[in-house]
Amino acid sequence: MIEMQDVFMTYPNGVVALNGISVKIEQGEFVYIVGHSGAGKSTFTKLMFREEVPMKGTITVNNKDVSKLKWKDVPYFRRSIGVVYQDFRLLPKLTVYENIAFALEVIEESPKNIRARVMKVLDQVGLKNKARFIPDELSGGEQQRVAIARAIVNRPSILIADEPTGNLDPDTSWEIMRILEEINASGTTIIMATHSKEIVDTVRKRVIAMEDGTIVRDEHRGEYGYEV
Ligand SMILES: Nc1ncnc2c1ncn2[C@@H]1O[C@H](COP(=O)(O)OP(=O)(O)OP(=O)(O)O)[C@@H](O)[C@H]1O
Repeated sequence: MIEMQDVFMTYPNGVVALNGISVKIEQGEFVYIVGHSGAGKSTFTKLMFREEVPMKGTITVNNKDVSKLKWKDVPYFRRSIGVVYQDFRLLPKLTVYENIAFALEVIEESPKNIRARVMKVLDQVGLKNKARFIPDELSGGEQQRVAIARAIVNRPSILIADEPTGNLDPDTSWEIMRILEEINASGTTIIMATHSKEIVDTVRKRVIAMEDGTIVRDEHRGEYGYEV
């Protein structure tokens, strides 16, 4: 579960990105975060995996007070949260297999377990046959599928996707949505910031709308609600 109470976040340059956020997201939910550029969507998600720390307020993720985590405990905490970005962020010189295995090697898995787990997530995203490719040899949609595989290989309870379809054409975007829905069906919470009215209005889920650093709407099976 994720819970925020009265969260305020100001960047060092004085920009107030979040202006009093309170919200509760239960385990297994699928939540879209929508709103205009600069509304605070990315900042909202960054607080959940301790990429940023709030000035004020409390953030509890899986019963841990995230702001109070010691630095040495942050890497362990982050294993419970997978993150996917619009621009994929794969390591360009490593193969698909290595990009995913890297996330596991960090936690000292045995080579046999690494192989089994990497191949399992590659199968989940339909890319078993591309294990030896490097990112440049893949389409954008395939690169995003690798990024998703990497994000879920540690079996996180939460997957944060910050505009995961922002760089993809409509057909490829639907493929990514199908994969995210499958991951959600297995119990993983999905938090997806998006500008896609088409996706939000078609694949109906909870919608949290943000404006100027506050939540202005929170609806189950909601609509995108903005003109595009
Ligand atoms: N690292 C930073 N330093 C200073 N200001 C920042 C930083 N990151 C974001 N901001 C500012 O904080 C506000 C919220 O930004 P944020 O990235 O959370 O919005 P967003 O809703 O995700 O926007 P977009 O849809 O364009 O990704 C904006 O005014 C932005 O300029």
